[in-house]
Amino acid sequence: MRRKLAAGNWKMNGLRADLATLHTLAERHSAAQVDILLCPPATLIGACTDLPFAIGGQDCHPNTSGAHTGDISAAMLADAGASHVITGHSERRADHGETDATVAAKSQAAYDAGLQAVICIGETLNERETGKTLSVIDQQLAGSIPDSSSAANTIIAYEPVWAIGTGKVPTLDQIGEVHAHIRARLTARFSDGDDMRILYGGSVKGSNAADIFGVADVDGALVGGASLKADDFSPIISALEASA
Ligand SMILES: O=C[C@H](O)COP(=O)(O)O
Repeated sequence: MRRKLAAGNWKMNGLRADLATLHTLAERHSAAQVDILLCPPATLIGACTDLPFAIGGQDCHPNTSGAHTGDISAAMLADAGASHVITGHSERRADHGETDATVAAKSQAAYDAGLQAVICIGETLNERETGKTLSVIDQQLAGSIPDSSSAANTIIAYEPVWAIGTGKVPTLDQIGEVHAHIRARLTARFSDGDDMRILYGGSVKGSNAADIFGVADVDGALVGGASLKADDFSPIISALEASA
């Protein structure tokens, strides 16, 4: 049985004053019947460890240490109190030229540091419109997910690039098609692939969360903008609980 997961990715947002949001969420959802993961900017990880949620980083370097100014290793995230790290987010792939091989190396670094990796995949609008969605997903799954992955250390996040921060959401049939495809690939490759959680991400809101969570093989959401305010994230968590 896969436990549902509501994950919030704050991206490059959040100052110490914004931690009040997380304390409000903690008051409302400390006894949640689903897992909750929050990925604040690295500067706030240490200030989040007293919260009743899992805490994650948003990226890590593939190496354990060294001359990489401005980068953060997986071991540093773990040392700061994180249990998870997002790898391969499309914003990292686009802004920093991260390839599937880079994402796989970062995910392996996460495992080696004892972190769970939330590995992101998803097609661009052009790829969707030219009928390449499933082949792009296949390529990203094959290239971004290390052979050492398991349900214990890996969560997949399907995030259509064109749905991120745009208010555009695939149809429920489109989400279901891709999640079923990912599930089939995971079960074919990993002995516990049926236990790996697959999150949907891209313009999830309180108003569409219940419908999305009703789709087969959607085990939760990776939420960006709507995770920044308690009043926006809270209904998503509640919808996930209702679907569990
Ligand atoms: O990591 C989160 C995703 O990029 C989704 O972001 P969004 O909910 O703002 O569309």
